[in-house]
Amino acid sequence: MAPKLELLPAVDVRDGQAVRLVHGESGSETSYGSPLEAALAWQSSGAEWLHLVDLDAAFGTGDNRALIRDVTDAMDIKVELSGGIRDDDTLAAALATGCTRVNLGTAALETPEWVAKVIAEHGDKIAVGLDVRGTTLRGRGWTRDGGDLYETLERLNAEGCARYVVTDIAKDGTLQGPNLELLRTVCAATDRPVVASGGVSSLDDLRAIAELVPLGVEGSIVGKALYAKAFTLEAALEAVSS
Ligand SMILES: O=C(O)c1ccccc1NCC(=O)[C@H](O)[C@H](O)COP(=O)(O)O
Repeated sequence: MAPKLELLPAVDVRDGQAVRLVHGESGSETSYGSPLEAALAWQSSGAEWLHLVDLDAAFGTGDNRALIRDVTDAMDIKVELSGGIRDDDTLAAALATGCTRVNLGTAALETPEWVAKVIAEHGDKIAVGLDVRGTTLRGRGWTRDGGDLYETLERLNAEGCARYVVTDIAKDGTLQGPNLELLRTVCAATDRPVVASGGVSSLDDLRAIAELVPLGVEGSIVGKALYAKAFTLEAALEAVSS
């Protein structure tokens, strides 16, 4: 039997609220209330992972560190933590939450030596978020261009990066379906596991991503579709369970 696709329901935090953005754009927020309540709801629905993003830290508009800590403290499940992790202090604070792993984005584009160092130090606890428009990477909360996807991927592969979280920004928060072609081409360019992110709208989208497990896709982040009640997390877990 093909290994199942992991699902990572998302809780993106802006100004203390769980929000969804469109194309990751600051100012496009729809608010969904308490991040802790959202995270607890995903956990009690059977999630094995939580994808937790501090959007203020990503955008450079402050941080939600205390709240992120409250959420991670309340979780019995694995947590992937993202947003504004760019130096020793922010990495130490992120790892001190007890999260299972962190996603580095901007740092992989702007301070590659530091990223190579922390990959060597922390191994599997470090994933790199490859957030793209076309094949151009975006950093600083997806607001600035940061180089070519495949050149960066080649460098990170050589540095031993354990895992990639791949987001097509044009799809993110739009409920327009994932970019399966992007996932296929990234999988062809690396032997590391890939987590898909952005655009999931239906159980069929999740089944289509699950078809890519043999190519190297390990998991899928699901945000807007769950908040918009396109399907339940229970149904999603069932849909990808074999
Ligand atoms: O992850 C980040 O650092 C980030 C930075 C700036 C804007 C958005 C950011 N993350 C968004 C996500 O990770 C979404 O939760 C995820 O892609 C889910 O997308 P969707 O299912 O389309 O809502």
